[in-house]
Amino acid sequence: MDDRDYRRAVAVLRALTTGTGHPVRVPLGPAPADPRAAVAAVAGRSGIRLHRITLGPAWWRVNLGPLLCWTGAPVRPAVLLFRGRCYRRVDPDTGAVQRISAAVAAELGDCAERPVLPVPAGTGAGGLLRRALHGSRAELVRLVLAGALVAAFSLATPLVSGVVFGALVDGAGVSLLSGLTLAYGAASVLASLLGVAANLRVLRLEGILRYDTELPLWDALLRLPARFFTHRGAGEITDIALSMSVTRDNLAGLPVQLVGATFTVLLEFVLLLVVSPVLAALAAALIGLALLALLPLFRVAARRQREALPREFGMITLTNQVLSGIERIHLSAAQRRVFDRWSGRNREAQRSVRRVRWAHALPTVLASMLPMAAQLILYALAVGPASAILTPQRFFTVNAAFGLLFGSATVLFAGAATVVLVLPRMNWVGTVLAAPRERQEAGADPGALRGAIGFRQVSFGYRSDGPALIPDLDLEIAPGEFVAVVGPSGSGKSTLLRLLLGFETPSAGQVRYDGRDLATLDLAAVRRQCGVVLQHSSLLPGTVRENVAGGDGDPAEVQRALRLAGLADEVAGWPMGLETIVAAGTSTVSVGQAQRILLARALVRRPRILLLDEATSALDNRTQQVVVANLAALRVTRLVVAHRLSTVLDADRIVVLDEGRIVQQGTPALLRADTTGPFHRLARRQLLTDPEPDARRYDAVAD
Ligand SMILES: Nc1ncnc2c1ncn2[C@@H]1O[C@H](COP(=O)(O)OP(=O)(O)OP(=O)(O)O)[C@@H](O)[C@H]1O
Repeated sequence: MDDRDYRRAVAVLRALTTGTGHPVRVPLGPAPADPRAAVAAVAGRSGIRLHRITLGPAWWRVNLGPLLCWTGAPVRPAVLLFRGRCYRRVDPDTGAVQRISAAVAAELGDCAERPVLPVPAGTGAGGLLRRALHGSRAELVRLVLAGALVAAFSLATPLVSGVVFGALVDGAGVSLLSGLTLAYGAASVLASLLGVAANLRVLRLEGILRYDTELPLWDALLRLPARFFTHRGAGEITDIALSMSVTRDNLAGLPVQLVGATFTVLLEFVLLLVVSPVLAALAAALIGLALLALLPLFRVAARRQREALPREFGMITLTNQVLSGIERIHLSAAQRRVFDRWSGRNREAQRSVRRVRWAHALPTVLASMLPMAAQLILYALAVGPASAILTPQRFFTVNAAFGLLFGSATVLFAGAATVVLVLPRMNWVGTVLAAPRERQEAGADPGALRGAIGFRQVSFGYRSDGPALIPDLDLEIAPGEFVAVVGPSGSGKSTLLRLLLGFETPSAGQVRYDGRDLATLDLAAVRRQCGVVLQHSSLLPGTVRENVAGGDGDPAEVQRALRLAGLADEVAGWPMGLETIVAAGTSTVSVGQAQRILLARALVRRPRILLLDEATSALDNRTQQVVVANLAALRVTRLVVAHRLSTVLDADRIVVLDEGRIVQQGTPALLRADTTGPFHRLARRQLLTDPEPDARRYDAVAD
C-alpha cells in the first residue's frame, strides 16, 4: 500500500463514516510505516469492523463485514470498492443508501462492481426490475436503437425483392440486378452485425439483472421475520428464492427478439401503407383477429400456471420431508404408504405441468400458422380481386413485407405466451418483496448487556383473532441468574424464548433487556450477545469448527466453547478433530454430540445471556452435570426450557408455566416441598409417562 492507496483508504473511511456519529479523524498525511494496520485502527476507532482490506496495483477494495452470500451469511454494511471507486454505502437496517461524496468518487476512479442494495419492503417484482435497470438506461436505449436499425435494414428485403423480381419479369439488365444484389448483401451483413451487437447488450443487461434482482431478493428473504417461514413449506420458499433465476432462464434472449420483432412489425406496416393502404389494412385486421383469438388462450395459460405452482411447491416440500425422514419411514414400515402418497402427488403435479405446457403450446402453434395464412390470403387476392393493383414489383414487395411482418408478429405472440407463464411466478416473488422486514427502523445500541431480562405485562397470541396464548406475563430475571421454565407441552415455554429473541412481537407489554424495551433496541446487537439453542436447532453441513464459529472462528475460542459444552476431549479423539464433517441428518455424530456442538456454538461468542430450549435433552446424566457445572461457572444469565425435570434441579429458580401463565415459581427446594403444587403434579405425571434411566432423580422430585 503506497501513500496514494493509504490516502484513498482513509478518504473512503471518512466518507463512509460521515453522519454515523463516529467520523474518521485522521489527517491525510503520508502513509505510516504499516498503512494496513493504520487503516484498520482508524476503522476500529470509528466503530467500523473492517472485514477485509484487499489492495492490488490497479484496484483495491474495502469490505465492511461479510457480504451477502449464497450460504445465507448475514448482511452487514457492505461497500465494494473496485479500482478504487466507491459507489455508495448501504445501511443494512434501514436500507438507506448513502452516496459517497463526488470528490471521493472522483479521486477513486472507476467502479467495476456494484453493492447489493437492500430492497425497501413493499417494492413489487416490477419495482425490483426497474431498480435493477435504473443505472442501465443508456444500455437499454442502445438495445432499442440496435433493434430499430436491424428492423430498418430488414426493409431491404421487401424493397429489393420487389425491384429485383419486378425487373426480372420486365427483363432488366444484369448490371442493375448485380448492383441491387450487392446493396442487399451489404444491408444483410450490417443487420447481422447489429444483431450480434444487440445480443451482446442483452448479455450485459442480463448480467446486471442477475446481480441486481437475485441478490436483493435473497437479501430481502434473509431480512424477513422468522414467522414468515413458519407458515410456509420448504417448496414454496425454495421456489420463491429461485424464481428470479428461473424467470431469467425462461426469458433469456427474449428482449432482443421482442425489440427486433416490434420494430419489424411497425416498419413493415409503414411500408405496406405506402405500397398499398388496402393491404396494410388487411394485415392490421389479420393481426387484430389473431390477438382476439389468442387472448383467451393466454388467460387460460396464466390460470393454469397459477394453479400448478402450489402443486409444484407441495411436491418439493413433500420430497424434502420424505428424504429427511427416511429413517422414521423405515421404522414404521411406511415405505408403501409414503410411496403411494408421493407418487399420487407427483402424478397431480405432472398433470398440472402438462396442462400448463398445452396451454403454452396452443397459442404458440396457432400463432405460427399466421404467416402462412396471411400469405395464402395475399396469393388469393393477387390472382383475384387485387390483380389490377398488384403489379409484379408491388406483389413481390408486399409478399416479402407480409412474410416479415407476420413472422415477427408470431415471435411477439410466442414471447407473450412465455411472459404469461412467468408472471404468476413473479407474483410469488412479490410476496417476499412486499412482506414487512423484521425491523424497519434501526434501534438504539444496547451497549454491553449486563444480563437482566424480563417480561413486563406481556400479552401475545400467534393469531390476532383468537385468545392470547400468553395473557399477561410478568417475569424478571436478574443478571447471572439461572431460571428454568417448565410446564406441560404447549404451555408457551418456547414462545417465551421467541419473544425474547424478537422473533415474535408482543401485542401488549414489553420484553426487556437491562430494563430497556426490546422494541426500541437494535435487535441484531441484542441477539449477538445472546447464546441460543432453540428446540429445533440443527447442525449446518460443514465441519465442527464451522458449525461452532462460522468460517473464520478463532481455534482457541472454538476449543474453549467445546470444552464448556463437554465435547472437547471427544472431538480431540476424532481423526479429523475440528475438521470432522458433520451435518444434520447424517450419522457422523450422535444426537448428544450434535446437541453439544450446538451448545458450543451458543457459547463461542462469550454471550452475557444464554437461552436454551431443550438443549441438553439427549445428554446422559454425567455429561449433563459436567455441562451444567461449566455453565454455572460462567456466571451468565440462563433461561432454560426443559422437559426433563432432573435437568433443572440446579436452577436458582424454577418457573412453572401453564397456558401461558406462571402458576408457580421458586427455588427447586421450595417447589419440591409443596407436594400439592403444580411442579409436583408435573413431576408425577412425567414419572408415569416417561420412566427414563434417571428416574431416581424424578423420585427425588416427586417425593
Ligand atoms: N408459529 C406458530 N404459529 C402458530 N401457533 C404456534 C406457533 N408456534 C407455537 N404455536 C402454538 O403455541 C402453543 C405454545 O407453543 P410452544 O412451542 O411455546 O409450547 P411449549 O410449551 O414450548 O411446548 P413443548 O413443550 O411441546 O415444546 C402451542 O399450542 C403451539 O401449537
